[in-house]
Amino acid sequence: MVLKVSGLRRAFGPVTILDKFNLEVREGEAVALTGRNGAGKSTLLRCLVGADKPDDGTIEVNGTKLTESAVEIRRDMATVIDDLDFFPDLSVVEHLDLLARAHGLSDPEPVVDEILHEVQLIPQSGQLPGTLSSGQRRRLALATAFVRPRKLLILDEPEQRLDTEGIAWLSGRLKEERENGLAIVFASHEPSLVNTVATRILHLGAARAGEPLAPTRDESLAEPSLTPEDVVAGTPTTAEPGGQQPAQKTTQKQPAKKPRPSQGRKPKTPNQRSTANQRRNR
Ligand SMILES: Nc1ncnc2c1ncn2[C@@H]1O[C@H](COP(=O)(O)OP(=O)(O)OP(=O)(O)O)[C@@H](O)[C@H]1O
Repeated sequence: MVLKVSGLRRAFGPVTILDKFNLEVREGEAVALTGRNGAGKSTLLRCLVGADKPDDGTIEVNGTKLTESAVEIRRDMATVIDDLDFFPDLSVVEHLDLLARAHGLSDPEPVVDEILHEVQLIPQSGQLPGTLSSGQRRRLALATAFVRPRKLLILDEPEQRLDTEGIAWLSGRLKEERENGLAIVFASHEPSLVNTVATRILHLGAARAGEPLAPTRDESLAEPSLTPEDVVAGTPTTAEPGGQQPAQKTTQKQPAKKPRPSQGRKPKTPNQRSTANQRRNR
């Protein structure tokens, strides 16, 4: 079990957002959190990554209880909760290099160059985050999750500000990560992303002031094959929980089964050369 949440409770004043909330996520499972604005998706994710403190309950990652000092958890958990947390003085490529090195990659450059190519930020690799467009900042935030080892990936509306092509890329990338054994929990309002990536959908419904907490609906999918209409309407599907078998355990990105845009670049493209030059000029 990669993630185990037991009896989680979080209330703000008189409004209970989560109560007696349980969740188990195994390797190779992708759980999509859906529900209306204010349903509690971000609150749950913030608790999972340690950015918010639940009023009650426990969160375990690979058997280790989440505490502020749980280094093992930070090592295993990649997160994209928002895209505002960048060092203003570090360039795009420097951010990714730093993160990869901090997580133990001795030679991060090939990994960093590949993900830069994948998120189409090679032309911007020498820019500071403040000079990126909002969609490019989101792409950088997503790239930070893919340059480091990971067993659990937590994402809050990762589709935000991505263009259509970006959402298609993200859907494919997350599906591939899930098939390679990564456990994923993500909140999304994008049916195509949920449809492609999720093996389970948790439809949250927090209480409004003075109303009882709405039940959480858990829909497990044998194959993530809902139509967008199903996802929006929350149509129940058939499979048992855990029906999706993990292909293999992975802590780092495995070689892709299908060619990615960044593969087969030979020799170095002008864009790659510009990345290398930007590295040299730093
Ligand atoms: N620090 C806080 N203090 C008071 N209320 C809060 C706080 N954080 C969140 N809330 C409330 O908790 C509820 C759940 O918010 P949350 O951000 O988790 O919703 P969400 O499902 O992620 O919504 P959205 O789809 O709009 O992103 C909202 O009513 C919000 O106003």
